[in-house]
Amino acid sequence: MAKRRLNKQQQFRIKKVQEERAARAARKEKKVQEQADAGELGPEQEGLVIAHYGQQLDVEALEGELAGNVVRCFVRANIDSLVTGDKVVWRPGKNETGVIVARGERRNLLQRPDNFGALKPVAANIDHIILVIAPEPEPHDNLIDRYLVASEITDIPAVILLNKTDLITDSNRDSINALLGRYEALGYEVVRTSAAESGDKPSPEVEALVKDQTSVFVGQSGVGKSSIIQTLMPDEAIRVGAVSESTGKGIHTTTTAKLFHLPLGGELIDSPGIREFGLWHMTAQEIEYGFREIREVIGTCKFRNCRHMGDPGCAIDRAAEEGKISPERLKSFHRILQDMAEQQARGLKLD
Ligand SMILES: Nc1nc2c(ncn2[C@@H]2O[C@H](COP(=O)(O)OP(=O)(O)OP(=O)(O)O)[C@@H](O)[C@H]2O)c(=O)[nH]1
Ligand SMILES: [Zn+2]
Repeated sequence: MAKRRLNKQQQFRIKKVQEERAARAARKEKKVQEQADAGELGPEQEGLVIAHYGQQLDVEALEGELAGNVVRCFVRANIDSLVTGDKVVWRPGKNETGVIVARGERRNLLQRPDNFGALKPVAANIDHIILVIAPEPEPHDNLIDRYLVASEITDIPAVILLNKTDLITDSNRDSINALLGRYEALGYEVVRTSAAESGDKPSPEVEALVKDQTSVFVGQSGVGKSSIIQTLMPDEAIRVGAVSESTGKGIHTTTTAKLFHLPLGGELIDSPGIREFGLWHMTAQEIEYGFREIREVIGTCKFRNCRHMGDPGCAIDRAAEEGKISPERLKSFHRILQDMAEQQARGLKLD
């Protein structure tokens, strides 16, 4: 996307808004810090990070008289980065503020690349990644496999959700069944649904999938993620994630991951960025590990420095010949390895 040039006056106004916002945050932080110093903070208690804005976080109180309330919290300096979904210990201050004093153990951590390609943590403690695909736009093995590799590396189980079953016809049925069958054979759970046919309430199969779980939806643009999420949270304007939290005018886009409680039970963590989770640079070792059936034969190639790209004595090729790796997955594996090698070569040239 081309950057829109701002004129001097617009730049000035934006800078001013940012300065005011920073000053306001600093004043609040100072106040709550003073309360902390004076021993005026409330008791330590458990909370859940439901959104993250730079130095400040929204924490939902999980116990005590504040349970269910959301409090804007500051972080004690000695805690490393917190993300949406983190369990924390916090202490309430006055005026609906609080201080986070400790972070709970994380079960897992979802990361995504920032604009410079460095991995940034975005959300924690996720039960499963729901990888949405559809007959339209046509699914690419390659993209599905990249998401699955990311799920394997981060140790967050992935479920494949085929949406738009209403678009299945005689001409695409066989290929879709074959594709889903390949993933089922690998042990991935596959669920089928149609957001279009479920109206404004969730379909029973999606309900069963997300109920009492912490879910993240990912997948290619246009497969129907928003449509499905809409059925789960009809009252929530989730598409409006890109509105500034302080001005409400959408000048400064916030893309923070947010945690939503689903009316039917369970949580959803969503942000525009999360949906692109997994599309980062991966090492050859991560890719090998991320293909379940390939992981099994790693280390058994004839040559220790085998590149698995048709090298003589490659155990992966042998496993494919024996039918233990499907031709589609092998092709996808090679393709991802190659893409990463090219990406790396380009990166090296830039340095
Ligand atoms: N036929 C059919 N169309 C659907 C279904 N679910 C969603 N759509 C349509 O598919 C298009 C894309 O849906 P979205 O929900 O915006 O898809 P998305 O995955 O959120 O896309 P991005 O916001 O670009 O990431 C819209 O025109 C929807 O109306 C379905 O089950 N059947
Ligand atoms: Zn090999």
